[in-house]
Parts: sequence; C-alpha cells; structure tokens
Amino acid sequence: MAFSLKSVLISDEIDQKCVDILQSNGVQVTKNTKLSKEELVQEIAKYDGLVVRSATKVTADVINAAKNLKIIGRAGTGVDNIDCDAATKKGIIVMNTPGGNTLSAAELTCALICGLSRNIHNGDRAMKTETWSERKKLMGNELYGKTLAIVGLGRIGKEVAIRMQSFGMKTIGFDPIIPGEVSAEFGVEWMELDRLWPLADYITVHTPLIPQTKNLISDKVFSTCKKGIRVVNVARGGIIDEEALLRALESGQCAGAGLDVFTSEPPKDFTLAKHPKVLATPHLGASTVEAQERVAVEIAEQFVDLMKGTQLFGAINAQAMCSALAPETQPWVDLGQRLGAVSMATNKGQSSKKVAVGTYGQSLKKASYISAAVLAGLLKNSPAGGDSATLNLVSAPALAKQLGVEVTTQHNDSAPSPYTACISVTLDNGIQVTGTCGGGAPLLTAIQGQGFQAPAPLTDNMVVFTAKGSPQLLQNALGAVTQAGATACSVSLTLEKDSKVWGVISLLQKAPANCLDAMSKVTEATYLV
Ligand SMILES: NC(=O)C1=CN([C@@H]2O[C@H](COP(=O)(O)OP(=O)(O)OC[C@H]3O[C@@H](n4cnc5c(N)ncnc54)[C@H](O)[C@@H]3O)[C@@H](O)[C@H]2O)C=CC1
Ligand SMILES: O=C(O)C(=O)COP(=O)(O)O
Repeated sequence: MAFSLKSVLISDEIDQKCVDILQSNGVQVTKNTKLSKEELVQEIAKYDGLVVRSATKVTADVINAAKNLKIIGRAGTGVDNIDCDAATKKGIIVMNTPGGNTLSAAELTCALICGLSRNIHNGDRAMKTETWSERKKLMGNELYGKTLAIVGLGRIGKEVAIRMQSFGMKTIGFDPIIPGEVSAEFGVEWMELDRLWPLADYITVHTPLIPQTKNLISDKVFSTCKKGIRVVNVARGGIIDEEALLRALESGQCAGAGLDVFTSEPPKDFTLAKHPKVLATPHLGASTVEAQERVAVEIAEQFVDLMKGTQLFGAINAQAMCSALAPETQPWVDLGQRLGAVSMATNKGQSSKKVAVGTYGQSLKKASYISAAVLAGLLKNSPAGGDSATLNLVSAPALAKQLGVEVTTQHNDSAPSPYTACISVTLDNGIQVTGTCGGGAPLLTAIQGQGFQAPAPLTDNMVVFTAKGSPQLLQNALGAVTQAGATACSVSLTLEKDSKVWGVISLLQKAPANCLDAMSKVTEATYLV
C-alpha cells in the first residue's frame, strides 16, 4: 500500500535537508513560515502533506479545511500543537520524530540546572550593566550531593538523570509507566510524587502536557517542597502552574526557575520570564544544529517510506495503518474491509451497534489491525458512515466510537478446516460472514455458517443472494444478472441448509440499477456489494 504525496507544505523553520529529501523523491515542496492562521486555513486545501514544528497550530479549523491532506509530520516530539482527534476523524496520519531532539532537550535542561545553581543569568546581567558589585549577591550552591527529582522518566528524563549524576547529584523520579526496576538501571530511585516533593532540591519535568500533568506543580506542591526549591521546565508550559510559580518565587519558597517553555508562546505576559530568579529561554530545547538536522531528515524519510509503502514509522494515531503496510498483512487488511462491506450489505445497509470480529489461525494471533479494517469496510457502506473519502484505517475506529458501535475481538489459534487462517464478522442481528485469503486474494468461505462449495472471490462488484435451493437456481440467477445488462465473471453457491442456499455472483462492472429487480424474481433476497 503506497501513499501518493504530491505536494507538501512546510509551515515552520525546518532544516533544508527535509526539503531536499522530499524534492528528490518527486514531492513538490512549498516552504512558507509566515502564514497566519487564516492563510493556513486557505492554503491547506492544496496539499497532501504538512510538516510543522511547534509554532504552527494545526487546529480543527485547519484540518477540516484540508481537502487532500493525508499526513501531518511533526519534526520534533510534542504534538500538542496538533489537534490529533480532528486529524484521526479525518483519516489523517499524525507522525513525529520522537528521538531526534532528545539529547538537545536534555542538554538544555542540564544547562538550566547548572545556570540556576550559580546564578549565571544574574551574573551575566550584572556584567552587561557593568555592575561588578553584584558579585556579592550572587552566591550559589554546589550541585554535588543535592537531590534532583525528575518527573517523567522517558527519553529526555533518562538522559538528564545520567548527565546530572556526573555532577554528584542524587536522582529520584516518578513515571506512571516506567517501573522502579527500569529507572534503577539508569540510576533513578523511583518513588510516588508525595514522597518525592519534600526530598528534592531541584525538580525537572519531562512529561507531555496532558490533563494529568496540567498544573502538576501547583501551590500545594510548592508548599510540600523544601524552602528554596528550584524548578526547571523544558517540557511544556503549564506543567508548572505559572501563577503558583510566581507566588512561590515572590515568597522565597522557590529560589529559582529555569523555563524554556510557556503556556502561551510567545508569552502574552513576560513577568515570569523577566523575574530575577528566572533563567528563561525562548523554547530552545530542540534548537541545535544537530537536533534540527536529525528531525528534518527523519520526518522527510518517514514521509518517503510511506510514499514507497515500505513502513509507517513514528505515527501516533495509526496503529492499524502501520500493520497494513507490511506485504504479508495487506491481503488480510483487504479481506477485513471486504468482509465488513459484505456484512453491512447483507444487513441491508442497517447500522449495527455491535460487531464481533473473530480471527482464527496462528498467523492472525497479533492481528489487532483487522478490526479497524472490518470497521472501515462496514462503515463505508453504512448510511451513518459519513464521508467515505476520509474513511480509512485511521478514522474507522474513531468513527465507530463516535457512532456508538461496539467492537469485540476474539482469537482462536486453530482455523476451521481446510483453512489455516480465517476472519469472521458477526453483527448483532446474527449476520455472519467468514473469509480467508487464497493466493493473496480475499475469498468468502461462508455466510451464516453455510460454507461455499468453492470459496467466492471477494471482488469490487458483487451480487449476494439467498434463495431456496433448486437445480435451476444457478442458471436462473446468472440469467437474471445477464438480463439486467451485467457480465458475470464468477459464481459460487453454498451448501444447502434448511433448503436454503446463499450465492455470490462477481460482476465485471458495477451492478446496473435494475439488477435487484431482475434478481428478485429468482431469489428470496439480493444484496449489492
Ligand atoms: N523544549 C523543547 O524544545 C522540547 C520539549 N520536549 C518535550 O519534552 C517532553 C518529554 O519528551 P520525551 O522525553 O521525548 O517524551 P517521552 O514520551 O519519552 O517521555 C515522557 C514520559 O512522561 C511520562 N508521563 C506521562 N504522564 C506522566 C505523569 N502524569 N507523571 C509523570 N510522568 C508522566 C510518560 O510515561 C513518559 O515516560 C514532551 O512534552 C516534549 O514535547 C521535547 C523535545 C524538545
Ligand atoms: O519537539 C518538541 O517537543 C519541542 O518542543 C521542540 O519544539 P520546536 O520544534 O523547537 O518548535
């Protein structure tokens, strides 16, 4: 599965290498870092891809104005400037380059810790105003023997710990998903936040800005810290409550803050940045030649990989799509979509609130992407399915959730004989279709538990019917589609059960409008897929 990316807009300052790599792969690149929000809303309609850093706000307005946008690339880590939910609903992949600027952000954090400990910002200010006498006031503290608390022990938190240990700092930390055994490997003693606050001389935060981390360091937290605590934020503005920080600086509870990020960038109010106890930088964490080159190359290469269909790396909202790119999984994704479409058609296009997806056979053990594929096929053919142009493996699970469609999945290591792997889709009113892949092509093996004598190819244009079994049925059904003006290319019937059979006729072209009429004379029910 390859993606067509003809045109890409780069709307933030990004290393030229990104442009060069994309252009050398045939992509038309426009770099415009001066677009207002309104201009971006206008412009975005022209592009298949967008590359940003943190300055461009990719809001729902921008995303909804896009017509062909397939991918938003963040040349960096944080994606809080991108409305990922809006992108997911529109089937747009959001990807980032998470490791590319880790070392630069960690190094700036260490620089701020060192700067705070020795009042380097105030010393520099004194020199620039020729006030040598300030020297007396600028007594610092050694870092040696002090305790650094690291909140968020992911990529950057870990690198900060390793570096600050070389200054003789004791490192303690908290992270909900990194266990103590793992943090111990890089010298961080894991502990709950309540225990950590009173022990710290310095606190540095390295988490994303999410509801759980917004205002994580509050008045209450400052009050439980040692008097003279110093705090550093190179993650996102708002993890340290800015108003609480100002109060703590004024009262002396907080002796200093190193801030690279702010709730509003640029800050609407520079009070904090100008505060004498604050060492502030204008979001420079990733602003090194090395980091910028890395993230620019990585994002461009990730785009190119997707265009070539080789891999989907760095996507944060497209788990199913990642699997769908592997050559061995593609036929199963296709099968899932087609089974979804057949189940919806045989449900007379009625919405179903419960969908059970079964996978059978060892090879489908880890095929969690199948349910997204089934939903994409099912919702595309549902009246509530919305815009079929944007319905894909990225948007289908989100749309199903929005529509209240509950999906359950079940796996069984053994597949029904004679197949080695199968997928079944069961809707809440009992409709059930089962299929497999044969020679890389999707095949329907059973409807309502009735197996086909020879599996039916799942093609783009199909007539599915059920009728009373009779020796003339095949001839009558083929006669009806021919009479309607269609050309059949294959036909398959199930075994008879309770005197009923199911049949599938594949057509060379879309079924003509009168096909249903013609078929109604020889079948009990006919569905077009
Ligand atoms: N100032 C700058 O220029 C830069 C800022 N950043 C920011 O730094 C932050 C961290 O980046 P990485 O380390 O690469 O991310 P990461 O994903 O490797 O690590 C983040 C860690 O935060 C943890 N976390 C989540 N919720 C938490 C909570 N409630 N309490 C404690 N920990 C929690 C996660 O479990 C994860 O381990 C991001 O917000 C990123 O945007 C990253 C690069 C440059
Ligand atoms: O990667 C991140 O999360 C950053 O904050 C870096 O932001 P920037 O690309 O320098 O605008």
